[in-house]
Amino acid sequence: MATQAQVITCKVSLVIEEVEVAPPQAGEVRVKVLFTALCHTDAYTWSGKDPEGLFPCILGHEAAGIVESVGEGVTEVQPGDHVIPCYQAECKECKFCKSGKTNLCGKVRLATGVGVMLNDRQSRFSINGKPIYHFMGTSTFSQYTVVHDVSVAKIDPKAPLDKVCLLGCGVPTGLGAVWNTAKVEPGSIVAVFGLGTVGLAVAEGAKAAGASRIIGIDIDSKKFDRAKSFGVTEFINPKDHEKPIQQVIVDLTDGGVDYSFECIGNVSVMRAALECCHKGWGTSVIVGVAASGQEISTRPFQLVTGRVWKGTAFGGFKSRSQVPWLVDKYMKKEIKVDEYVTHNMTLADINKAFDLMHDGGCLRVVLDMHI
Ligand SMILES: NC(=O)C1=CN([C@@H]2O[C@H](COP(=O)(O)OP(=O)(O)OC[C@H]3O[C@@H](n4cnc5c(N)ncnc54)[C@H](O)[C@@H]3O)[C@@H](O)[C@H]2O)C=CC1
Ligand SMILES: N[C@@H](CCC(=O)N[C@@H](CSC=O)C(=O)NCC(=O)O)C(=O)O
Ligand SMILES: [Zn+2]
Ligand SMILES: [Zn+2]
Repeated sequence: MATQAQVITCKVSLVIEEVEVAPPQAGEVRVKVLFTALCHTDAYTWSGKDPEGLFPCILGHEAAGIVESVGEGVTEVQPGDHVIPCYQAECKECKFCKSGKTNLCGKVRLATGVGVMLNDRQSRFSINGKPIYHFMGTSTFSQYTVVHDVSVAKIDPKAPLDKVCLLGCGVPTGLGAVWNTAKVEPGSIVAVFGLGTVGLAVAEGAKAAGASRIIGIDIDSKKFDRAKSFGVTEFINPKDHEKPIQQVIVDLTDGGVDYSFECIGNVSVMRAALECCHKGWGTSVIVGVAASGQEISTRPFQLVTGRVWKGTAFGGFKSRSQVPWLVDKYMKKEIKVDEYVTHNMTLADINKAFDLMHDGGCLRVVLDMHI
């Protein structure tokens, strides 16, 4: 087909470049990133569908490392501390942090949303004097990064960083969606849409909360075997049914589930997840990130008749306070982490790692940043 004068769609790679990383300013921390995992939100922003996506930038937000140096006034971490960068900050002082109602923090969010540091609204990354933007306040696809001190959690130095890096995003999001956002009670019937890392962590959290049935829904039936070991008790592939998936679930559960979780980022599935909830009390939690311009819809009658629609960011966990607690739970073998790591690679292979994310067998790829 002739392509002259046409827009061409083609593949591009992330590039590995020498970057200058400026010293941390007041209230900032420079971290040597040792291990980072890839999350689908990195792929989402890279795809251009994130309205906050700003390029050129350094992606990455699920990582662990060691503090290299700190700026003036930083008291809670020092060089040598083992840390997890937290894309969801916790300053403990702002209106959000003090509300007792949310884990969202307002202190640095406006700056991180436009790829800069709060102090001087500049980036600490540059190439030949030209700025490279930060991403989610973390930018962990760099061997060194600079984060705000409110965006870094100090953790047990005995914790294996090649595993606990996952506690920077996907696993806490799923667990917390169940424990903090939905507050699932023992005996509940739960539906999980999407059986990737986030959905499996929802299943793990629901099992720990004492759910009686955990129904996993995915269009890839290969996901089902593995999901059993995370707590899923029943499986449905929407492709095997002619009826809308919400009707299939309502029929299977005597009127609907107590809690549902959308862990895909698909607005049609978000609707199905709400509508498969039980009349009068069923609660649906949106976890997946949908692309710019997408909107959710349902008949208002669904809410009038008692269903509740919620969303969650980082599973409602307060990052600096609770990430160290999650690390401790992992060290005591109370939560899984190793089981979500399906591949280990190096920074040089980051493009292959992104390709692997489309492979049904892949949950999390962990990159060793210094080989
Ligand atoms: N709210 C938050 O704080 C966070 C949100 N996320 C978002 O959560 C979502 C899930 O992340 P991962 O588990 O890493 O993704 P993933 O891509 O590994 O898992 C998604 C799963 O959904 C399945 N799926 C796709 N379309 C489907 C459909 N129409 N019906 C049923 N199943 C379908 C896929 O086969 C896959 O198993 C992403 O959108 C990610 O950006 C991730 C971390 C934090
Ligand atoms: N910039 C995106 C926002 C995407 C989003 O919702 N991010 C989640 C975390 S996804 C992690 O992998 C989140 O916590 N949001 C709250 C926040 O403060 O960003 C967009 O605009 O679509
Ligand atoms: Zn993420
Ligand atoms: Zn705050």
